[in-house]
Amino acid sequence: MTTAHAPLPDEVSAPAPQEGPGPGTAPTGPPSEPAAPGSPLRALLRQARPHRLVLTATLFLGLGASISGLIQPLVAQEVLDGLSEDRNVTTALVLLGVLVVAGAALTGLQSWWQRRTSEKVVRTIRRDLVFRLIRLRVPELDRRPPGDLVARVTSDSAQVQNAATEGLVMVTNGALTLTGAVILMGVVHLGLLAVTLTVLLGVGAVLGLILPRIRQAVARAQASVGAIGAALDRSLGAGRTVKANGAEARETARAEEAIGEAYEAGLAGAKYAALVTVLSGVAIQAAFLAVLGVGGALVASGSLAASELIAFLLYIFYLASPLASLLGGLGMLQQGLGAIGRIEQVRSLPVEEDVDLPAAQVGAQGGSYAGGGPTGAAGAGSTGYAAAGSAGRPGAAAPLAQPDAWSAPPVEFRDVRFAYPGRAPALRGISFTVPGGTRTALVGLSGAGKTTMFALLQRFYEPESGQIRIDGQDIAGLTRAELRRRIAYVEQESPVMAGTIADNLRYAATGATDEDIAEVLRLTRLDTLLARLPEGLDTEVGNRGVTLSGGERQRLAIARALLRRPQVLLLDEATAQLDASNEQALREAVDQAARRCTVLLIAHRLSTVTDAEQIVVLEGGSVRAAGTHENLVGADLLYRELAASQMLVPAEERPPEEAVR
Ligand SMILES: Nc1ncnc2c1ncn2[C@@H]1O[C@H](COP(=O)(O)OP(=O)(O)OP(=O)(O)O)[C@@H](O)[C@H]1O
Repeated sequence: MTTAHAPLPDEVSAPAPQEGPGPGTAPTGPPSEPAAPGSPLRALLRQARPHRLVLTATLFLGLGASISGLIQPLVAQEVLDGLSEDRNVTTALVLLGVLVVAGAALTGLQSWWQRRTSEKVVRTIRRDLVFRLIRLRVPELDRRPPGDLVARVTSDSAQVQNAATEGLVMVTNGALTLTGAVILMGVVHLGLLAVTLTVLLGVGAVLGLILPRIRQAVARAQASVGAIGAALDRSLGAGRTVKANGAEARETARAEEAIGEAYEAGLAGAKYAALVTVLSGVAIQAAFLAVLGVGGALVASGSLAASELIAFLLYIFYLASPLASLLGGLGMLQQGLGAIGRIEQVRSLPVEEDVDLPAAQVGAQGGSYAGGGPTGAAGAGSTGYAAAGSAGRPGAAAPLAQPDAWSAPPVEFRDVRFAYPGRAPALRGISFTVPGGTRTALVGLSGAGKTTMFALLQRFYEPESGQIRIDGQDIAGLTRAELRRRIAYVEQESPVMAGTIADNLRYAATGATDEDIAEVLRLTRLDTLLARLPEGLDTEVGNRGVTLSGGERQRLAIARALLRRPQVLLLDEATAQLDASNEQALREAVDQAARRCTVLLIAHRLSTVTDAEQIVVLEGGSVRAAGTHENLVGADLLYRELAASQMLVPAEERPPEEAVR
């Protein structure tokens, strides 16, 4: 399979239209790009909206703490005066104590609530993103580096966390206090207020140029963090290939480039943030000097009382703290805005709406995933083994030891056409039927379209035209959850996951009994392997099952598949040569599976499928021939050549050209 990772477009926030489960609703063209950019600020406010009451409360708690702090010096003065004048200061002392404790309590409460809310914000964002990423449509997954997607969950969300809480509170607090101060200054002297506002607006205009740059720098830094993740993901995911090719230096350089870019962007952001701090101080100083100059002249001319000028100048210094809060908050908001765009891009990608939801997430739908969250198309827990019967898997309750109790429907491809986005057609009108309860092998040269057919059967992609039917029913009419419950898929590469053998077996059948497990191990001839392992089922298989042989991995994956009681088993056979005993064991495992369900097998080693009921020979996305091994050896040149290259027939006995369809 070929994949090309594409960067996400710069900024998007509107959710893309969701596809429905029914026929004809899924897009068939290139993977849909996110919708047009929306307002990042609106997206940020959406994160804060559920917490608006708590955030307002923290605002008032902060104000309360400030007021208590402002009163303390007055009460302290009262205590000192009382002591020097030999008065009773008990009340003043008690009041001072209450103010100190109340101030500390209010500050503590405000900080705790604010932090708790920011943790909740980040939790909601991460849950929502994880939920979506896990359900992202396969064409989207094909195009995007996982490391970058991971960075959006881990790193971008953290950038938004403070902006949506503390940043908003600081901006509101600063703006409210500033407005109050400006009104009071207007009461003292309108002319001096005009001077002050002129200076502040001048500084504000410069700030207006700087603040968006903070946002751009953060967006750039976050994109670089994503690129670091993508580079590492690539290097670590292919760790053995990197080492075997001595490519450590090249892979390090690739990550270092992104690290350098993140550093540069971080520095740019820090530079602009420092400028904002400087400007906030400059604004106050400049306003002070301007008011001193103009006010001094007015005092000299006798049109302003000196006490008015002093009062006004005191107000200017009083502006410093709310101004710093406003600017600090705006800086934080810009940081959040720089990151929320990348989060919204992921939120706008199309997901599979019709797959099962974990129970916890179904419960959380009402709150956490508001604003384009899951629709709950499928029921909770239906991936669990215990719930399998009720989840509509007809063979779910069938005893493993009784093949006849299973359901093995026919599978039919009817003139199926499909092209990957921007590529020549991969399937050019595929038609054939797999009779129920039989083995059909797909063979052909590399790139013929075999894996693509499996992908379409599971609705990872939708055909451009034609139908795939299971038991006479077009699979486009089934939800993906329903469809995938009927099918088990054993991948060619890494069909086993890190964890123990038991974890792997129970992966999709959490309630499987010990008897069931013993039975599938016997059917796949893994019982002899288990008997040799000191830790038995608790043996760790390592990353992607690396401690098992290729044949053992495939058989373990078949055992896991059988535990799910599928109606259709898709087996993408590993290309690696197996030793005779492993090959025999794999054949037996497939035979056992075929007694219980319909088996489609991508075969690279024809020796494993010579006794299949049907072999379909594919070439360039079309069916070239179909029949049994014996038929095809006599009738199809390509098949015969394949068989000859694997020493299944003598090379010199070539079939007549005209026999080839
Ligand atoms: N995700 C993808 N995006 C774009 N093109 C793809 C993708 N996967 C496969 N292709 C292309 O589609 C064609 C069919 O590929 P497919 O993997 O189905 O072949 P195959 O018969 O399974 O090959 P192999 O035996 O080597 O696994 C090839 O030309 C391949 O390059």
